[in-house]
Amino acid sequence: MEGLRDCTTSSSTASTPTFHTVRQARRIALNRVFAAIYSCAILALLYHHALKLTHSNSLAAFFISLSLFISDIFLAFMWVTQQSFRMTPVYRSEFPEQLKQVVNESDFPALDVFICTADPYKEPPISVVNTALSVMAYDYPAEKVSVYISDDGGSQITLFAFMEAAKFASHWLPFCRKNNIVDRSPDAYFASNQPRCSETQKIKEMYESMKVKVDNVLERGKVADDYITGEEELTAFTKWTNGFTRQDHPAVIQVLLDNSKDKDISGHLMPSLIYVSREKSRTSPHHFKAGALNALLRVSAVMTNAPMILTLDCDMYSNDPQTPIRVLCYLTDPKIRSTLGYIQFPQKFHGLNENDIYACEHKYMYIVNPLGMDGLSGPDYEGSGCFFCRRAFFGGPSSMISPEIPELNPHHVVAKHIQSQPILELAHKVAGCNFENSTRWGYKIGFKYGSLVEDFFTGYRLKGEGWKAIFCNPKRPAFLGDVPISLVEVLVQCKRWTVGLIEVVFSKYNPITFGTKTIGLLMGLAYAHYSFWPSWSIPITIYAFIPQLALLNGVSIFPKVSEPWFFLYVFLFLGAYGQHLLEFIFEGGTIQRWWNDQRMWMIRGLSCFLFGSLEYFLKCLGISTTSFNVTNKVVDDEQSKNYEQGVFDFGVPSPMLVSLTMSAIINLAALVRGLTEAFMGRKMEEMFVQMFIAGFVVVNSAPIYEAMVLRSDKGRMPIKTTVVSIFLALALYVLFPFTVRN
Ligand SMILES: O=c1ccn([C@@H]2O[C@H](COP(=O)(O)OP(=O)(O)O[C@H]3O[C@H](CO)[C@@H](O)[C@H](O)[C@H]3O)[C@@H](O)[C@H]2O)c(=O)[nH]1
Ligand SMILES: [Mn+2]
Repeated sequence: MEGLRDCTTSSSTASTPTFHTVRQARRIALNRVFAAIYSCAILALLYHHALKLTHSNSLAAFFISLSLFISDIFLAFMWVTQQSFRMTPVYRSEFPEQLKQVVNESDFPALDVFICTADPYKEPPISVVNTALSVMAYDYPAEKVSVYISDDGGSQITLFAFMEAAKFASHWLPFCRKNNIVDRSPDAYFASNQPRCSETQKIKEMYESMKVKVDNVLERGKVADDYITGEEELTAFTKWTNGFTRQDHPAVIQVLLDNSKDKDISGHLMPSLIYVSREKSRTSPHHFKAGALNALLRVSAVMTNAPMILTLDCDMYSNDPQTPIRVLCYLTDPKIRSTLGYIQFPQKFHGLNENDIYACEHKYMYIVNPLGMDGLSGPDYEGSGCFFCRRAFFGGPSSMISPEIPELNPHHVVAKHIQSQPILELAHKVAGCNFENSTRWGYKIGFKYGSLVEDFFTGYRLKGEGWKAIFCNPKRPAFLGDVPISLVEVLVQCKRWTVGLIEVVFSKYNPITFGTKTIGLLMGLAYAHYSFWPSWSIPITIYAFIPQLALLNGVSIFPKVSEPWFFLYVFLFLGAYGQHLLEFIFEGGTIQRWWNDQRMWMIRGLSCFLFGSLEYFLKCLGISTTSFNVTNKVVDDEQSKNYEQGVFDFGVPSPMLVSLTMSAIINLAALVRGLTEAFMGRKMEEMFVQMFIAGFVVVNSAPIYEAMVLRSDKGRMPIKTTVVSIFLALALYVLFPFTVRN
């Protein structure tokens, strides 16, 4: 069955009907015309800057003009790279129902699912269990599905939770099948369905009792003896000896369900469920999530070696049991499958508040931009909700790289049983922390090392090797995940992304130098747009302080309202914001969400982009180290109340809040000063642009003023942050006149 090993079904031949269609977006022509006009406007602006620079009559004026020029160069660069997404966006549809009529179930390729978790106290095991159950309950032949849990937390609590999950699955899977349930994550199902019959009531009670047990164990921090029922379970926990810590421990691999023999209560086979905690040692690097995924790639190769792999974050449960069949609509297509590396579903989230105050939906990053890349050679890899062909991890489509042992080869057929001694032994060996030493894992094979955004980097490198990808965005979201619900948490997550992206910029794979050459100009620019994301901080920070400090000192730095150059600024501003608004609404957004999205863009520019860049440079100097701080998925009651009501949570002191608050203060002061002068009768024609910018920032900063002055709850601005920011803002104000005068 060579076809099956290549991630395709054996019945698909050249004459197979296709089960998907694609159409180009109607706005393409308009996008292109607008891009041409806007480019001319940008050139005019740069010319205007050049004039100003050459005509500046003092050093201070020169430096102000220079800073605005630099800002606009960065804005222009980001604008140009963004056009790559606007040149050929496409929309796809799939027809899984038709596929099921044509392709035999027995011809479906096998599927290995990888779920990563890293810390039971930040990622509640019960929610990881929900994710696993939701995919185990896929409408897909159970004997072809294996679910691997990677536990980087090395926690017996997580293992215990999955032992319980395995038992509960034997009730849950037939329950879903029999009642044709669509929400196959128990939490999601019980949140939206009240039990109306005794069967549902019973299964709900069973779920609740499992949840209580798991939460109990979590609270106690260890598995009490009375919770361990069988001999096999007891043996599994003996691995947690006294010397066992999360940074230092042997590999633990436990087969909890085996799809060749374990049956549910109705007699159907169940998918395999395998717990894997790779070996860790303080002396060898473990490469965070990429390392975890590579360990799973190897362990799964040894045990099941399915040609199709789904990667999921622990909080991303399946929201549609038909998803793998939808994926087959592409994988069975002989026209595309030879170079198809992966199929990405957008990251979508449950529990966003109505107006998505922290813009965690990331509509551009997760939907608008991937649609644009899909018209080129495919979306980036988003880290979760992505189906890979296993073969893609072993070199380009026409240049296969063989792994060091034949059992890891994507074409290798596993002949032995997953619980047999030789298989388990080999699985432990390939999960060892020294296995990768002097191999090509992480560089040529598997998920790629070298960036904290291993997802972005891996997808990008696969493209460079010649793989293509598809963006699959069905109406009913295929997966739903959690979002962070406090501002600092959001900023910390984004700071990690910033560091990861800058790592890509300064690597030899820089998308401008390496990317445009290997994957084409537009794809290279698209990847550049992502990886240069942190550079937004340069123009945003300059625009947040320089015009306002100049206004406070009565210095005009933009064209007067009556000058023609003023209209250029109006056009550039309205053009960029207007197009952003239209695209946002067009992809199903609301005006309020758009407003919050642009506000978060400014906030990120002043905080995480800035501090992430700083962290990266400190790391280069060897002053600090960076690591993957897992996003907290545990919800505090007051926090979630604030979040639901759309109230910002500043809560924890962080330097990132200081720069933000400083900008809010300076802008307010500048606006007040400007307005006062206007009321006193001074003509403000030459100050209008500065006053407008200050006013715009002030309106955007409303939640900050409120949190500083009016609130007394836990989510208010920490007093320390307020005091330090006021002090620093004053210092900036006092120092600035010197630079202006000199
Ligand atoms: O050492 C680690 C660190 C993290 N993880 C797992 O990685 C996933 C993502 O971590 P999370 O803290 O949720 O990060 P996010 O910023 O929310 O994740 C986004 O960004 C990451 C890259 O920074 C990608 O890996 C994710 O897929 C993408 O959803 C989680 O399942 C973690 O358990 C590990 O397995 N090992
Ligand atoms: Mn996450």
